Amino acid sequence: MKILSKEQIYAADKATEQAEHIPSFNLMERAGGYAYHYLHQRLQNQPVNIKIFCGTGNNGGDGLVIARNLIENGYSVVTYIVNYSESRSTDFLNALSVLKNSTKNWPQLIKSENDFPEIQPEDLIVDCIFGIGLNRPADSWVQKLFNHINESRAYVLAIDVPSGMAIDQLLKDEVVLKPTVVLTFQTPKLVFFLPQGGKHINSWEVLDIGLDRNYLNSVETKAQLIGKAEAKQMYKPRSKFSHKGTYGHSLIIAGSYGKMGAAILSGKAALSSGSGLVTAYTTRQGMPIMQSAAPEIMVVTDRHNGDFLEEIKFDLQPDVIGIGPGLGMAKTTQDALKNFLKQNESQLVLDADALNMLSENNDLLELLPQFSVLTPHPKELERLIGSWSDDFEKLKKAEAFSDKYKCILVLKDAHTIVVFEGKYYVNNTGNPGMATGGSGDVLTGIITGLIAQQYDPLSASIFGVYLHGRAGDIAINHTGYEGLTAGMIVEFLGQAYLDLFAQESEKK
Ligand SMILES: NC(=O)C1=CN([C@@H]2O[C@H](COP(=O)(O)OP(=O)(O)OC[C@H]3O[C@@H](n4cnc5c(N)ncnc54)[C@H](OP(=O)(O)O)[C@@H]3O)[C@@H](O)[C@H]2O)[C@@H](O)CC1
Ligand SMILES: [K+]
Repeated sequence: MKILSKEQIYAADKATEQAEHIPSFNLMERAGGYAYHYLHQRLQNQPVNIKIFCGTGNNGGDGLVIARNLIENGYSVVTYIVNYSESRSTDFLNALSVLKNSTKNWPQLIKSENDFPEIQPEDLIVDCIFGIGLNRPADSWVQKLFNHINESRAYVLAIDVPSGMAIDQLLKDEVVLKPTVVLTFQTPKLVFFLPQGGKHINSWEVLDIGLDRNYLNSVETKAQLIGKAEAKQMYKPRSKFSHKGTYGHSLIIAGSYGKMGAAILSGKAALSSGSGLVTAYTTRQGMPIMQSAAPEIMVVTDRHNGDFLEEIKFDLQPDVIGIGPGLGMAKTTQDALKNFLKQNESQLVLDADALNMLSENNDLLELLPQFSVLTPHPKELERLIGSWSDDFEKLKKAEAFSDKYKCILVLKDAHTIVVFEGKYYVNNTGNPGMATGGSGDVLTGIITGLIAQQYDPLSASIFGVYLHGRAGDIAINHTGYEGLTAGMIVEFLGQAYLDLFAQESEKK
Protein backbone atom coordinates (compact mmCIF):
# COMPACT_ATOMS: atom_id res chain seq x y z
CA MET A 1 0.00 0.00 0.00
CA LYS A 2 1.35 3.40 -0.92
CA ILE A 3 2.19 5.77 1.92
CA LEU A 4 1.64 9.29 0.65
CA SER A 5 3.55 12.29 1.96
CA LYS A 6 1.77 15.38 3.28
CA GLU A 7 2.27 17.21 -0.03
CA GLN A 8 0.94 14.22 -1.97
CA ILE A 9 -2.18 14.05 0.22
CA TYR A 10 -2.95 17.71 -0.48
CA ALA A 11 -2.25 17.08 -4.19
CA ALA A 12 -4.61 14.07 -4.16
CA ASP A 13 -7.27 16.37 -2.71
CA LYS A 14 -6.83 18.84 -5.54
CA ALA A 15 -6.73 16.10 -8.18
CA THR A 16 -10.02 14.71 -6.85
CA GLU A 17 -11.71 18.09 -6.90
CA GLN A 18 -10.59 18.66 -10.47
CA ALA A 19 -11.45 15.18 -11.74
CA GLU A 20 -14.92 15.21 -10.14
CA HIS A 21 -15.54 18.96 -10.68
CA ILE A 22 -16.47 19.38 -7.04
CA PRO A 23 -15.61 22.07 -4.50
CA SER A 24 -13.30 21.06 -1.66
CA PHE A 25 -16.19 21.19 0.82
CA ASN A 26 -17.81 18.21 -0.93
CA LEU A 27 -14.72 16.19 -0.13
CA MET A 28 -14.93 17.22 3.50
CA GLU A 29 -18.62 16.23 3.53
CA ARG A 30 -17.64 12.88 2.04
CA ALA A 31 -14.73 12.25 4.44
CA GLY A 32 -16.76 13.31 7.47
CA GLY A 33 -19.77 11.33 6.21
CA TYR A 34 -17.73 8.14 5.82
CA ALA A 35 -16.21 8.64 9.25
CA TYR A 36 -19.74 9.00 10.65
CA HIS A 37 -20.74 5.71 8.98
CA TYR A 38 -17.70 4.03 10.48
CA LEU A 39 -18.84 5.15 13.94
CA HIS A 40 -22.51 4.40 13.35
CA GLN A 41 -21.78 0.83 12.21
CA ARG A 42 -20.01 0.21 15.49
CA LEU A 43 -22.34 2.14 17.80
CA GLN A 44 -25.69 1.06 16.33
CA ASN A 45 -27.45 3.87 18.19
CA GLN A 46 -26.17 2.88 21.62
CA PRO A 47 -26.78 5.63 24.18
CA VAL A 48 -23.17 6.72 24.59
CA ASN A 49 -22.09 10.30 25.33
CA ILE A 50 -19.99 11.50 22.44
CA LYS A 51 -17.67 14.46 22.81
CA ILE A 52 -16.18 15.80 19.60
CA PHE A 53 -13.20 18.13 19.87
CA CYS A 54 -12.66 20.19 16.73
CA GLY A 55 -9.83 22.50 15.72
CA THR A 56 -10.31 25.46 13.43
CA GLY A 57 -8.85 23.98 10.22
CA ASN A 58 -10.12 21.24 7.95
CA ASN A 59 -9.59 18.48 10.50
CA GLY A 60 -11.94 20.48 12.71
CA GLY A 61 -14.28 20.82 9.74
CA ASP A 62 -14.37 17.04 9.42
CA GLY A 63 -15.32 16.92 13.09
CA LEU A 64 -18.24 19.30 12.52
CA VAL A 65 -19.52 17.13 9.66
CA ILE A 66 -19.27 14.03 11.87
CA ALA A 67 -21.05 15.89 14.69
CA ARG A 68 -23.90 17.00 12.42
CA ASN A 69 -24.43 13.47 11.10
CA LEU A 70 -24.43 12.00 14.59
CA ILE A 71 -26.85 14.63 15.92
CA GLU A 72 -29.19 14.15 12.96
CA ASN A 73 -29.24 10.45 13.66
CA GLY A 74 -30.20 10.82 17.29
CA TYR A 75 -26.86 10.44 19.06
CA SER A 76 -26.04 12.35 22.21
CA VAL A 77 -23.29 14.72 21.13
CA VAL A 78 -21.44 17.70 22.56
CA THR A 79 -19.19 19.50 20.10
CA TYR A 80 -16.29 21.69 21.19
CA ILE A 81 -14.25 24.10 19.12
CA VAL A 82 -10.72 24.32 20.43
CA ASN A 83 -9.83 27.90 19.66
CA TYR A 84 -6.07 27.51 19.17
CA SER A 85 -6.18 30.17 16.48
CA GLU A 86 -8.51 33.02 15.56
CA SER A 87 -8.35 32.08 11.88
CA ARG A 88 -10.72 29.48 10.43
CA SER A 89 -10.35 27.58 7.19
CA THR A 90 -13.05 28.24 4.58
CA ASP A 91 -14.37 24.69 4.74
CA PHE A 92 -14.41 24.76 8.53
CA LEU A 93 -16.72 27.80 8.25
CA ASN A 94 -18.82 26.01 5.63
CA ALA A 95 -19.17 22.98 7.90
CA LEU A 96 -20.06 25.23 10.85
CA SER A 97 -22.77 27.05 8.98
CA VAL A 98 -24.34 23.79 7.72
CA LEU A 99 -24.27 22.47 11.29
CA LYS A 100 -25.86 25.63 12.70
CA ASN A 101 -28.53 25.64 10.02
CA SER A 102 -29.55 22.07 10.58
CA THR A 103 -29.54 21.74 14.38
CA LYS A 104 -29.91 23.74 17.56
CA ASN A 105 -27.10 21.70 19.13
CA TRP A 106 -24.33 24.24 18.50
CA PRO A 107 -20.65 23.84 19.42
CA GLN A 108 -19.11 25.27 22.58
CA LEU A 109 -15.88 27.25 22.44
CA ILE A 110 -12.82 26.20 24.45
CA LYS A 111 -10.39 29.10 24.85
CA SER A 112 -8.38 28.06 27.85
CA GLU A 113 -7.98 25.44 30.55
CA ASN A 114 -11.02 26.89 32.39
CA ASP A 115 -13.26 25.72 29.56
CA PHE A 116 -12.16 22.05 29.60
CA PRO A 117 -15.19 19.78 30.05
CA GLU A 118 -15.20 16.85 32.43
CA ILE A 119 -14.67 13.57 30.64
CA GLN A 120 -16.01 10.28 31.96
CA PRO A 121 -14.28 6.98 31.19
CA GLU A 122 -17.52 5.83 29.50
CA ASP A 123 -17.53 8.78 27.08
CA LEU A 124 -16.56 8.43 23.46
CA ILE A 125 -14.11 11.08 22.32
CA VAL A 126 -13.62 12.04 18.69
CA ASP A 127 -10.37 13.90 18.14
CA CYS A 128 -10.51 16.42 15.28
CA ILE A 129 -8.29 19.10 16.79
CA PHE A 130 -5.34 18.89 14.42
CA GLY A 131 -4.85 16.81 11.30
CA ILE A 132 -1.97 16.73 8.87
CA GLY A 133 -1.74 20.54 8.96
CA LEU A 134 0.04 20.64 12.34
CA ASN A 135 3.43 22.24 11.72
CA ARG A 136 4.58 23.47 15.12
CA PRO A 137 4.00 22.49 18.74
CA ALA A 138 0.53 23.28 19.99
CA ASP A 139 0.17 26.01 22.64
CA SER A 140 0.66 24.76 26.15
CA TRP A 141 -3.03 25.05 27.09
CA VAL A 142 -3.89 22.92 24.03
CA GLN A 143 -1.28 20.36 25.08
CA LYS A 144 -2.94 20.36 28.50
CA LEU A 145 -6.19 19.49 26.75
CA PHE A 146 -4.45 16.54 25.04
CA ASN A 147 -3.27 15.36 28.44
CA HIS A 148 -6.71 15.96 29.97
CA ILE A 149 -8.19 13.65 27.32
CA ASN A 150 -5.35 11.11 27.70
CA GLU A 151 -5.95 10.93 31.43
CA SER A 152 -9.70 10.39 31.06
CA ARG A 153 -9.37 6.70 30.11
CA ALA A 154 -12.22 7.26 27.63
CA TYR A 155 -12.23 5.58 24.23
CA VAL A 156 -10.67 8.01 21.76
CA LEU A 157 -11.10 7.88 18.01
CA ALA A 158 -8.62 10.18 16.27
CA ILE A 159 -9.64 11.39 12.85
CA ASP A 160 -6.84 11.22 10.25
CA VAL A 161 -3.96 11.60 12.74
CA PRO A 162 -3.68 11.91 16.50
CA SER A 163 -3.70 15.60 17.37
CA GLY A 164 -0.28 16.92 18.25
CA MET A 165 1.56 14.53 15.95
CA ALA A 166 3.18 16.08 12.88
CA ILE A 167 3.38 13.65 10.01
CA ASP A 168 6.61 14.88 8.44
CA GLN A 169 8.78 15.89 11.37
CA LEU A 170 9.29 15.24 15.04
CA LEU A 171 8.25 18.34 16.98
CA LYS A 172 10.31 19.36 19.97
CA ASP A 173 8.83 18.09 23.25
CA GLU A 174 5.92 16.64 21.33
CA VAL A 175 2.74 16.14 23.36
CA VAL A 176 0.34 13.91 21.51
CA LEU A 177 -3.24 12.95 22.10
CA LYS A 178 -3.12 9.16 22.49
CA PRO A 179 -6.06 7.62 20.67
CA THR A 180 -7.48 4.17 21.09
CA VAL A 181 -7.85 3.98 17.31
CA VAL A 182 -6.74 6.27 14.51
CA LEU A 183 -9.10 6.37 11.57
CA THR A 184 -6.82 7.70 8.89
CA PHE A 185 -7.89 8.96 5.48
CA GLN A 186 -6.94 7.03 2.37
CA THR A 187 -3.31 6.29 3.22
CA PRO A 188 -1.47 5.36 6.39
CA LYS A 189 1.08 7.99 7.42
CA LEU A 190 4.78 7.11 7.60
CA VAL A 191 5.11 8.50 11.12
CA PHE A 192 2.78 5.76 12.44
CA PHE A 193 5.53 3.22 11.77
CA LEU A 194 8.49 5.08 13.23
CA PRO A 195 9.35 4.42 16.88
CA GLN A 196 8.97 8.02 18.08
CA GLY A 197 5.54 8.50 16.51
CA GLY A 198 4.35 4.91 16.53
CA LYS A 199 4.63 4.65 20.29
CA HIS A 200 1.55 6.88 20.59
CA ILE A 201 -0.48 4.67 18.30
CA ASN A 202 -2.35 1.71 19.61
CA SER A 203 -4.09 0.78 16.39
CA TRP A 204 -5.01 2.41 13.09
CA GLU A 205 -7.39 1.81 10.22
CA VAL A 206 -7.52 3.33 6.77
CA LEU A 207 -10.77 4.91 5.64
CA ASP A 208 -11.13 5.07 1.86
CA ILE A 209 -12.57 8.51 1.17
CA GLY A 210 -12.58 8.02 -2.59
CA LEU A 211 -9.65 10.20 -3.59
CA ASP A 212 -8.95 10.21 -7.30
CA ARG A 213 -7.86 6.73 -8.47
CA ASN A 214 -5.83 8.06 -11.38
CA TYR A 215 -3.79 10.19 -9.06
CA LEU A 216 -3.37 7.41 -6.50
CA ASN A 217 -2.39 4.84 -9.11
CA SER A 218 0.16 7.02 -10.80
CA VAL A 219 1.75 8.81 -7.87
CA GLU A 220 5.16 7.46 -6.95
CA THR A 221 5.63 7.40 -3.22
CA LYS A 222 8.83 7.25 -1.27
CA ALA A 223 7.34 4.84 1.24
CA GLN A 224 5.24 1.74 0.84
CA LEU A 225 3.59 -0.47 3.44
CA ILE A 226 4.26 -4.16 2.89
CA GLY A 227 1.45 -6.50 3.84
CA LYS A 228 0.16 -9.78 2.51
CA ALA A 229 -0.92 -8.45 -0.89
CA GLU A 230 2.54 -7.07 -1.62
CA ALA A 231 4.33 -10.15 -0.25
CA LYS A 232 2.19 -12.47 -2.34
CA GLN A 233 3.27 -10.71 -5.49
CA MET A 234 6.90 -11.38 -4.67
CA TYR A 235 6.45 -15.09 -4.03
CA LYS A 236 8.12 -17.33 -6.63
CA PRO A 237 6.16 -20.55 -7.13
CA ARG A 238 8.14 -23.77 -7.38
CA SER A 239 8.19 -25.81 -10.56
CA LYS A 240 7.45 -29.52 -10.60
CA PHE A 241 10.68 -30.50 -12.35
CA SER A 242 13.00 -28.93 -9.85
CA HIS A 243 15.65 -30.34 -7.57
CA LYS A 244 17.63 -29.10 -4.60
CA GLY A 245 20.13 -27.42 -6.95
CA THR A 246 17.32 -25.29 -8.37
CA TYR A 247 16.87 -23.59 -5.02
CA GLY A 248 20.44 -22.60 -4.47
CA HIS A 249 23.19 -23.10 -1.98
CA SER A 250 23.41 -20.83 1.07
CA LEU A 251 26.55 -20.52 3.11
CA ILE A 252 26.15 -19.25 6.66
CA ILE A 253 29.34 -17.98 8.26
CA ALA A 254 28.52 -17.74 11.92
CA GLY A 255 29.15 -18.89 15.47
CA SER A 256 31.94 -18.94 18.02
CA TYR A 257 32.49 -20.38 21.48
CA GLY A 258 29.19 -20.06 23.36
CA LYS A 259 27.42 -18.58 20.31
CA MET A 260 26.78 -21.65 18.19
CA GLY A 261 23.06 -21.12 18.61
CA ALA A 262 23.29 -18.15 16.25
CA ALA A 263 24.74 -20.35 13.51
CA ILE A 264 22.12 -23.04 14.08
CA LEU A 265 19.22 -20.58 13.98
CA SER A 266 20.47 -18.84 10.84
CA GLY A 267 21.18 -22.11 9.08
CA LYS A 268 17.81 -23.60 9.95
CA ALA A 269 16.06 -20.41 8.86
CA ALA A 270 17.83 -20.51 5.49
CA LEU A 271 16.66 -24.11 5.07
CA SER A 272 13.10 -23.40 6.12
CA SER A 273 12.86 -20.40 3.86
CA GLY A 274 13.48 -22.88 1.08
CA SER A 275 17.19 -22.80 0.27
CA GLY A 276 18.04 -26.06 -1.56
CA LEU A 277 21.28 -26.58 0.29
CA VAL A 278 22.74 -24.95 3.35
CA THR A 279 26.30 -25.14 4.57
CA ALA A 280 27.53 -23.57 7.78
CA TYR A 281 31.09 -22.33 8.03
CA THR A 282 32.12 -22.16 11.66
CA THR A 283 34.81 -22.97 14.21
CA ARG A 284 36.17 -26.49 14.51
CA GLN A 285 34.67 -26.81 17.97
CA GLY A 286 31.30 -25.96 16.45
CA MET A 287 31.24 -28.95 14.10
CA PRO A 288 29.69 -31.56 16.44
CA ILE A 289 27.22 -29.01 17.78
CA MET A 290 26.01 -28.04 14.33
CA GLN A 291 25.86 -31.61 13.09
CA SER A 292 23.80 -32.87 15.96
CA ALA A 293 21.50 -29.83 16.11
CA ALA A 294 20.77 -29.66 12.39
CA PRO A 295 21.49 -32.81 10.36
CA GLU A 296 20.22 -31.15 7.17
CA ILE A 297 23.01 -28.58 7.30
CA MET A 298 26.48 -29.37 5.98
CA VAL A 299 29.39 -27.99 7.95
CA VAL A 300 32.78 -26.70 6.93
CA THR A 301 35.16 -25.41 9.56
CA ASP A 302 38.13 -23.16 10.06
CA ARG A 303 41.30 -25.24 10.05
CA HIS A 304 42.41 -23.61 13.33
CA ASN A 305 41.16 -24.75 16.68
CA GLY A 306 40.32 -21.52 18.55
CA ASP A 307 37.16 -20.21 20.14
CA PHE A 308 36.66 -17.71 17.32
CA LEU A 309 37.08 -17.87 13.56
CA GLU A 310 40.65 -17.15 12.52
CA GLU A 311 40.31 -17.79 8.83
CA ILE A 312 37.40 -17.71 6.39
CA LYS A 313 38.45 -19.95 3.52
CA PHE A 314 36.42 -22.67 1.89
CA ASP A 315 36.39 -24.71 -1.21
CA LEU A 316 32.80 -24.40 -2.38
CA GLN A 317 30.81 -21.97 -4.44
CA PRO A 318 27.67 -20.87 -2.68
CA ASP A 319 25.06 -18.70 -4.40
CA VAL A 320 24.93 -16.40 -1.44
CA ILE A 321 26.63 -15.97 1.92
CA GLY A 322 25.03 -14.86 5.18
CA ILE A 323 27.71 -13.69 7.55
CA GLY A 324 27.85 -12.34 11.07
CA PRO A 325 25.62 -14.03 13.64
CA GLY A 326 27.54 -15.00 16.77
CA LEU A 327 30.99 -14.36 15.26
CA GLY A 328 32.26 -12.22 18.14
CA MET A 329 34.68 -9.33 17.68
CA ALA A 330 38.03 -11.10 18.15
CA LYS A 331 40.91 -9.44 16.31
CA THR A 332 41.61 -12.69 14.48
CA THR A 333 38.04 -12.78 13.21
CA GLN A 334 38.28 -9.15 12.07
CA ASP A 335 41.39 -10.00 10.06
CA ALA A 336 39.67 -13.07 8.69
CA LEU A 337 36.68 -11.00 7.59
CA LYS A 338 38.92 -8.46 5.88
CA ASN A 339 40.79 -11.15 3.94
CA PHE A 340 37.54 -12.86 3.08
CA LEU A 341 35.95 -9.65 1.75
CA LYS A 342 39.01 -8.94 -0.39
CA GLN A 343 38.55 -12.09 -2.40
CA ASN A 344 34.80 -12.70 -2.08
CA GLU A 345 32.58 -12.48 -5.14
CA SER A 346 29.37 -13.96 -3.76
CA GLN A 347 26.26 -12.01 -2.88
CA LEU A 348 26.32 -11.10 0.83
CA VAL A 349 23.90 -10.70 3.71
CA LEU A 350 25.69 -9.11 6.67
CA ASP A 351 24.44 -9.04 10.22
CA ALA A 352 25.45 -8.61 13.85
CA ASP A 353 29.21 -8.79 14.47
CA ALA A 354 29.98 -8.55 10.75
CA LEU A 355 28.24 -5.14 10.86
CA ASN A 356 30.10 -4.13 13.99
CA MET A 357 33.38 -5.03 12.31
CA LEU A 358 32.40 -2.91 9.29
CA SER A 359 31.64 0.00 11.64
CA GLU A 360 35.09 -0.31 13.19
CA ASN A 361 36.84 -0.57 9.80
CA ASN A 362 34.96 1.70 7.42
CA ASP A 363 37.37 0.80 4.60
CA LEU A 364 35.81 -2.65 4.52
CA LEU A 365 32.55 -1.13 3.31
CA GLU A 366 34.23 -0.42 -0.01
CA LEU A 367 34.84 -4.15 -0.40
CA LEU A 368 31.17 -5.12 -0.27
CA PRO A 369 29.72 -6.35 -3.54
CA GLN A 370 26.90 -4.23 -4.98
CA PHE A 371 23.47 -4.95 -3.53
CA SER A 372 24.82 -6.45 -0.32
CA VAL A 373 22.11 -6.67 2.34
CA LEU A 374 22.90 -5.20 5.77
CA THR A 375 20.49 -5.96 8.61
CA PRO A 376 21.32 -3.69 11.56
CA HIS A 377 19.26 -3.27 14.71
CA PRO A 378 19.14 0.34 15.98
CA LYS A 379 22.44 0.16 17.92
CA GLU A 380 24.28 -1.46 15.02
CA LEU A 381 22.80 1.13 12.69
CA GLU A 382 24.05 3.94 14.89
CA ARG A 383 27.54 2.48 14.78
CA LEU A 384 27.32 2.38 10.97
CA ILE A 385 25.76 5.75 10.15
CA GLY A 386 26.27 7.79 13.33
CA SER A 387 23.57 9.13 15.65
CA TRP A 388 20.41 10.92 14.51
CA SER A 389 18.25 13.62 16.02
CA ASP A 390 14.95 11.92 15.19
CA ASP A 391 13.47 9.08 13.15
CA PHE A 392 13.09 11.20 10.02
CA GLU A 393 16.78 12.09 10.10
CA LYS A 394 17.61 8.43 10.73
CA LEU A 395 15.85 7.50 7.49
CA LYS A 396 17.64 10.24 5.54
CA LYS A 397 21.02 9.14 6.85
CA ALA A 398 20.25 5.49 6.12
CA GLU A 399 19.25 6.48 2.61
CA ALA A 400 22.53 8.35 2.06
CA PHE A 401 24.50 5.36 3.35
CA SER A 402 22.61 2.96 1.12
CA ASP A 403 23.24 5.23 -1.90
CA LYS A 404 26.92 5.59 -1.10
CA TYR A 405 27.63 1.89 -0.77
CA LYS A 406 24.91 0.64 -3.15
CA CYS A 407 23.65 -1.63 -0.41
CA ILE A 408 20.24 -2.59 0.91
CA LEU A 409 19.71 -1.53 4.50
CA VAL A 410 17.23 -3.48 6.58
CA LEU A 411 16.48 -1.29 9.60
CA LYS A 412 15.20 -3.74 12.17
CA ASP A 413 12.55 -2.40 14.53
CA ALA A 414 8.91 -2.93 15.45
CA HIS A 415 8.16 -1.98 11.85
CA THR A 416 11.32 -2.98 10.01
CA ILE A 417 12.06 -0.67 7.09
CA VAL A 418 14.06 -1.76 4.05
CA VAL A 419 15.86 1.22 2.52
CA PHE A 420 17.15 1.14 -1.03
CA GLU A 421 17.49 3.63 -3.90
CA GLY A 422 15.62 6.32 -2.02
CA LYS A 423 12.61 4.12 -1.24
CA TYR A 424 11.31 2.87 2.09
CA TYR A 425 9.57 -0.50 2.31
CA VAL A 426 7.79 -0.54 5.66
CA ASN A 427 6.95 -3.95 7.05
CA ASN A 428 3.60 -4.50 8.68
CA THR A 429 4.05 -7.92 10.28
CA GLY A 430 5.69 -8.92 13.54
CA ASN A 431 4.98 -8.39 17.22
CA PRO A 432 6.69 -7.59 20.53
CA GLY A 433 7.16 -11.32 21.24
CA MET A 434 9.85 -11.30 18.58
CA ALA A 435 12.06 -9.06 20.70
CA THR A 436 13.94 -12.17 21.81
CA GLY A 437 17.50 -13.46 21.42
CA GLY A 438 18.19 -15.06 18.04
CA SER A 439 15.30 -13.43 16.21
CA GLY A 440 17.76 -11.39 14.12
CA ASP A 441 19.85 -14.48 13.32
CA VAL A 442 16.70 -16.06 11.93
CA LEU A 443 16.06 -13.06 9.70
CA THR A 444 19.59 -13.26 8.30
CA GLY A 445 19.02 -16.90 7.45
CA ILE A 446 15.69 -16.21 5.78
CA ILE A 447 17.02 -13.43 3.56
CA THR A 448 20.07 -15.54 2.67
CA GLY A 449 17.85 -18.52 1.84
CA LEU A 450 15.63 -16.40 -0.41
CA ILE A 451 18.57 -14.98 -2.35
CA ALA A 452 19.77 -18.58 -2.83
CA GLN A 453 16.40 -19.22 -4.49
CA GLN A 454 17.03 -16.40 -6.93
CA TYR A 455 15.00 -13.72 -5.29
CA ASP A 456 16.86 -10.50 -6.09
CA PRO A 457 18.42 -9.04 -2.92
CA LEU A 458 15.86 -6.25 -2.56
CA SER A 459 12.86 -8.59 -2.93
CA ALA A 460 14.55 -11.12 -0.65
CA SER A 461 14.93 -8.43 2.01
CA ILE A 462 11.36 -7.13 1.76
CA PHE A 463 9.77 -10.57 1.45
CA GLY A 464 12.09 -12.06 4.09
CA VAL A 465 11.20 -9.39 6.62
CA TYR A 466 7.51 -9.97 5.90
CA LEU A 467 7.78 -13.77 6.31
CA HIS A 468 9.81 -13.45 9.49
CA GLY A 469 7.16 -11.20 11.05
CA ARG A 470 4.27 -13.28 9.79
CA ALA A 471 5.81 -16.48 11.17
CA GLY A 472 6.13 -14.69 14.52
CA ASP A 473 2.52 -13.51 14.32
CA ILE A 474 1.25 -17.02 13.67
CA ALA A 475 3.51 -18.48 16.34
CA ILE A 476 2.18 -16.24 19.13
CA ASN A 477 -1.26 -17.78 18.72
CA HIS A 478 0.39 -20.83 20.29
CA THR A 479 2.98 -19.25 22.57
CA GLY A 480 1.84 -15.77 23.56
CA TYR A 481 4.39 -12.96 23.37
CA GLU A 482 6.49 -14.12 26.29
CA GLY A 483 6.72 -17.75 25.25
CA LEU A 484 7.93 -17.04 21.72
CA THR A 485 11.51 -18.10 21.00
CA ALA A 486 13.55 -17.53 17.85
CA GLY A 487 13.52 -21.24 17.08
CA MET A 488 9.74 -21.12 16.89
CA ILE A 489 9.88 -18.36 14.30
CA VAL A 490 11.79 -20.85 12.14
CA GLU A 491 9.26 -23.58 12.87
CA PHE A 492 6.39 -21.38 11.76
CA LEU A 493 8.01 -20.20 8.53
CA GLY A 494 6.17 -22.87 6.58
CA GLN A 495 2.88 -21.57 8.00
CA ALA A 496 3.82 -18.06 6.93
CA TYR A 497 4.21 -19.31 3.35
CA LEU A 498 0.91 -21.19 3.51
CA ASP A 499 -0.79 -18.15 4.92
CA LEU A 500 0.11 -16.14 1.79
CA PHE A 501 -2.54 -18.09 -0.06
CA ALA A 502 -4.77 -19.09 2.83
CA GLN A 503 -7.79 -17.01 1.82
CA GLU A 504 -7.98 -18.40 -1.71
CA SER A 505 -7.89 -22.00 -0.61
CA GLU A 506 -10.46 -21.39 2.16
CA LYS A 507 -12.86 -19.92 -0.40
CA LYS A 508 -12.66 -22.99 -2.64
N1 LIG B 1 -7.30 14.35 1.31
C1 LIG B 1 -7.60 14.28 2.57
O1 LIG B 1 -7.00 13.49 3.27
C2 LIG B 1 -8.65 15.15 3.16
C3 LIG B 1 -8.34 15.82 4.32
N2 LIG B 1 -9.25 16.47 5.04
C4 LIG B 1 -8.87 16.94 6.37
O2 LIG B 1 -8.03 18.05 6.28
C5 LIG B 1 -7.03 17.94 7.30
C6 LIG B 1 -5.94 18.90 7.08
O3 LIG B 1 -6.51 20.16 7.25
P1 LIG B 1 -5.65 21.48 7.36
O4 LIG B 1 -4.67 21.51 6.27
O5 LIG B 1 -6.62 22.58 7.41
O6 LIG B 1 -4.86 21.32 8.72
P2 LIG B 1 -5.32 21.03 10.22
O7 LIG B 1 -4.55 19.83 10.68
O8 LIG B 1 -6.77 21.01 10.38
O9 LIG B 1 -4.70 22.29 10.99
C7 LIG B 1 -5.30 23.53 10.81
C8 LIG B 1 -4.30 24.67 10.78
O10 LIG B 1 -3.70 24.89 12.01
C9 LIG B 1 -2.53 25.68 11.84
N3 LIG B 1 -1.55 25.16 12.77
C10 LIG B 1 -0.61 24.21 12.59
N4 LIG B 1 0.03 23.95 13.72
C11 LIG B 1 -0.51 24.75 14.65
C12 LIG B 1 -0.27 24.96 16.02
N5 LIG B 1 0.65 24.27 16.68
N6 LIG B 1 -1.04 25.85 16.69
C13 LIG B 1 -1.99 26.57 16.05
N7 LIG B 1 -2.26 26.41 14.75
C14 LIG B 1 -1.53 25.53 14.06
C15 LIG B 1 -2.13 25.53 10.42
O11 LIG B 1 -2.28 26.75 9.73
P3 LIG B 1 -1.15 27.88 9.77
O12 LIG B 1 -1.33 28.58 11.11
O13 LIG B 1 0.19 27.22 9.67
O14 LIG B 1 -1.47 28.75 8.62
C16 LIG B 1 -3.12 24.48 9.89
O15 LIG B 1 -3.48 24.68 8.55
C17 LIG B 1 -6.70 16.49 7.25
O16 LIG B 1 -5.99 16.04 8.35
C18 LIG B 1 -8.10 15.90 7.16
O17 LIG B 1 -8.65 15.79 8.45
C19 LIG B 1 -10.67 16.39 4.68
O18 LIG B 1 -11.37 17.45 5.15
C20 LIG B 1 -10.86 16.25 3.19
C21 LIG B 1 -9.97 15.27 2.51
K1 LIG C 1 -7.06 14.52 14.73
